[in-house]
Amino acid sequence: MPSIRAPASKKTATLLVAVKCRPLTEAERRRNRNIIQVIDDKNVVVLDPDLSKDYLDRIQNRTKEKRYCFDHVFGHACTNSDVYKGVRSTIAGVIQGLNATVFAYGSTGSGKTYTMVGTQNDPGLMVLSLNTIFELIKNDRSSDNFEVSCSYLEVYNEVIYDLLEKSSGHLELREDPEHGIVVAGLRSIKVQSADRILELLNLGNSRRKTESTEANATSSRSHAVLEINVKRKQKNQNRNQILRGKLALVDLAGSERASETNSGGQKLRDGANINRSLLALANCINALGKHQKKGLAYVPYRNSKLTRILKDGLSGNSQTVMIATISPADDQYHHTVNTLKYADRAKEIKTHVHKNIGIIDLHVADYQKMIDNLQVEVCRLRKELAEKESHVNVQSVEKNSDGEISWLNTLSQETSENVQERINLQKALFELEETNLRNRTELQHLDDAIIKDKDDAIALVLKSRRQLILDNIRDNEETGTVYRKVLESPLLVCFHIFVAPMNEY
Ligand SMILES: Nc1ncnc2c1ncn2[C@@H]1O[C@H](COP(=O)(O)OP(=O)(O)OP(=O)(O)O)[C@@H](O)[C@H]1O
Repeated sequence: MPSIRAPASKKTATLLVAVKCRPLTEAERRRNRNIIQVIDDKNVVVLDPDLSKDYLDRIQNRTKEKRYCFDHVFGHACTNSDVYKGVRSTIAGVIQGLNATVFAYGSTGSGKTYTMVGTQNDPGLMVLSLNTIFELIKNDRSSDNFEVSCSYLEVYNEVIYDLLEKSSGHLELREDPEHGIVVAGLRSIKVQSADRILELLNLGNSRRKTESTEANATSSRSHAVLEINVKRKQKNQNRNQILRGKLALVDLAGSERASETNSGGQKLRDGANINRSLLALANCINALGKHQKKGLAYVPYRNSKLTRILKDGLSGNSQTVMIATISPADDQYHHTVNTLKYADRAKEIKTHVHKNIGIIDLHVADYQKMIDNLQVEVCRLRKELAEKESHVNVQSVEKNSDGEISWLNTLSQETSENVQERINLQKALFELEETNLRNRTELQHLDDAIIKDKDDAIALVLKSRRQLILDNIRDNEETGTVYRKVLESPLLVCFHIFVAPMNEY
């Protein structure tokens, strides 16, 4: 039986969008002009690559010069550590049970792999994030227990492979009502240090499909997703609580035009598949951007494996960072403007962040054990009171204190009722959480049906039912919170609570 998720408050977050412009390469310096001007840490201008345009063209708006504003802009002199400073706070939330996604988006050769993986001298965001996670765990002053595990996959030609397996077979995506999209059979390795993950990262990178293309000597042919899971066990007097934070670090494959990379055969096929998933990603960014501006819009997550994997990062429970990587070379003008156009759209995307709180080991047997314990407690208290009553009876002959006996009788009855109510409440809470698990499963089926069904009338009915289920989940979670609060109160505090009916359809 899965662990039961406790309700947690949701916070709306906006996608953090940063732009990183790489320096001109040695070869580019000989033949290209730099058309990127970083104005300050938030503003960037892409100059018109056509030098023949003059002042008059500019004031008459005939120039292709474009100006953009982002959360952060990093010029060619900035290192990966500089970029990392802008996203570090997002990473830090992972050890508090929050999810985070960082992905680099840009055309081939623009510096995605350099930014995410980096080099020995300039380690990338994957390495820097891992160091942060282990540093925070090491310096944590609570008595909590941490467990870190990692998985590393690639999506190559719309097939998922495990980069931590020597010869991985094809892996499938599965939709889990509790954990969202999961890759069935993906290996997750427990790790004790950042160094161990780096070893695994290097191993995975050596297995990754790369090719030399005309645009980039070591162009990534696959999308790689490194996922770090941090499980934090907290103990309080009533139960074990578990916080699960997830960090997804994504290095996308290079998008390119076939004509530009001069490729054919397998390379051309790879390129078509890479472009298909990147196009799907761009379409999702587009739809989500519109969604925020104009209300509900269909988001085509199902069009590629990549977008299904990134679904949480794009609209679900995740604090997400997009690093748009651009080349400063004048012959990359169209790619640069295209990347910045999507980055600009992505600024509108909102996600809903909440802590992943679970209660561990609360299985049917555990509930039964708790009920049994409470029943033992009732018997003990009854016995104790009976003994006190008989003692008082002897005294009452002497003191003739009828009032005292009746007070004890009332106390005995109240205590026994109190414990019985607590047992009922525990049972009700258990059923409430079971019901919400069933509600969530139905929600998942409804989501699938809404996407598949093209008929507007049916989709409308499905959507209204979906809303009903969502309302019920929320109501049940609110009721569950009240029950939990009562159960956490000291045993002998008198309480009378109405056990409300749970919502299930
Ligand atoms: N910030 C940087 N400083 C120095 N060199 C860089 C920087 N960013 C990228 N480069 C260099 O630019 C080239 C292309 O970078 P990289 O391989 O990271 O691009 P990419 O976007 O991942 O390409 P693809 O999509 O084809 O895989 C490499 O030679 C890399 O070393």
